[in-house]
Amino acid sequence: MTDAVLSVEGLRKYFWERDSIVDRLLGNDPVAVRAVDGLTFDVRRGETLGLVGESGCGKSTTGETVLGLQEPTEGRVEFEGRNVYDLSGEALNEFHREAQIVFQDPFSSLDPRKTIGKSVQQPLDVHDVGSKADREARVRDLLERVGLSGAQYDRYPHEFSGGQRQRVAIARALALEPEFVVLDEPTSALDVSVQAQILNLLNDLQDELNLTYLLISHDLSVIRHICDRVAVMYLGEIVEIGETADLFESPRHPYTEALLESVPRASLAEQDRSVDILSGDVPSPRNPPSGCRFRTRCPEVIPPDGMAIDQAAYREVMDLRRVLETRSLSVTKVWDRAGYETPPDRIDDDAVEAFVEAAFERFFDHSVPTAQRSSIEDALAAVARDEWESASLHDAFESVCERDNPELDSSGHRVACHLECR
Ligand SMILES: Nc1ncnc2c1ncn2[C@@H]1O[C@H](COP(=O)(O)OP(=O)(O)OP(=O)(O)O)[C@@H](O)[C@H]1O
Repeated sequence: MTDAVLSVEGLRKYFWERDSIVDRLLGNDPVAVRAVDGLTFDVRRGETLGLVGESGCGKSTTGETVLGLQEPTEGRVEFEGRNVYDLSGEALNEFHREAQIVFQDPFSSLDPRKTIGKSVQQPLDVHDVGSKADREARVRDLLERVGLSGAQYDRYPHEFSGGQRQRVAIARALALEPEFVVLDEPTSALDVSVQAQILNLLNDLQDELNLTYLLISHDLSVIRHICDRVAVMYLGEIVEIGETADLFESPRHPYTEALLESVPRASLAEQDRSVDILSGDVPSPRNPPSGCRFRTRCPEVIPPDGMAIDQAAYREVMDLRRVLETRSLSVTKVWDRAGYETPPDRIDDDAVEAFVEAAFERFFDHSVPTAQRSSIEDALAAVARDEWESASLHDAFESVCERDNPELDSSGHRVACHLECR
């Protein structure tokens, strides 16, 4: 069994939003923003676990909720075997000493009116550690450890560069000798030339002080540089987790593959690849897709059993389905393309045929097998006759990816994808 410093189980964090004054007046129910939606993972003693994903997928909320800086909606977080959300009094104080965070922006995380020595010392003052002289000596030592000088104790933040300020923020996070540190995009606000220095410093401090890190980053090169394991997040869920080398060399989830493909390549040959990466917008966490949340952008959605349709054509069917289900097909434009006034006075068989053909051409560049083509034509004909309730393609084309939300499978390098369970 692995030795976990932090064990997260079924963690959810929803923010409740009531959109407008009108919503309030009408008494509309608040809408849940499902920022973190059922995470289960461990952070093992002495490791750096990376949390990676596109902006808005819930990384920072995860980091803040495991530290108790945000109240969880549901779930457990055990630190050294005790549920963090049950702690109070001295036990809670101890957790606050043992678990710290370094934020992205060293410009706003330091008080401009305080000397850097006082900023680093503040947690020691709050927790009443040692005598005043002890505290000051400890701060000078910390400044040296993070590559600054004890003599800089009385200097102010504005006298330092971004990289130096991040060193100060790291010294402050380490002041209480924590065991576990959340690093939330610790190098994103820094010049590229300084990023590697800060990452190396974090690596060295981890070895010297036996620290365990949860590193949050959207930058795969940072993750690859420093993490032992990586968890990939998409819309509030972990879709893949594994050893860094395994995950980078053999990604198993189509989202991870797409993320890795989206990293700019150094070699010209590789820059020429024409890969359609991460097309489409990230859906809203207020209304995430049913089933697998990545399915609306996934290049490998699974067609119904026994349907021999290629992926590009199936993706086009899914796009048409969405338009029909939301009744957002621009009927006027289709009639126009079909050469009719909008809408025509008399919708006879010829008009319907022309509408179906025009709509089909608009939605499909790829060849659709005959059987499926005929269900699509029936649905489009229903739209031409304004019989939207008969225009659903749901039953004919429903994918397992929209029906069931895949769970992470059970062993080492884990993935949540229906393709992997087949
Ligand atoms: N206080 C809040 N109230 C409402 N929604 C919030 C709040 N904080 C975060 N969110 C929403 O929760 C989702 C996750 O946000 P979060 O900041 O955790 O993502 P992230 O992956 O860290 O993104 P980024 O890299 O851009 O910081 C987003 O849709 C965000 O808009």
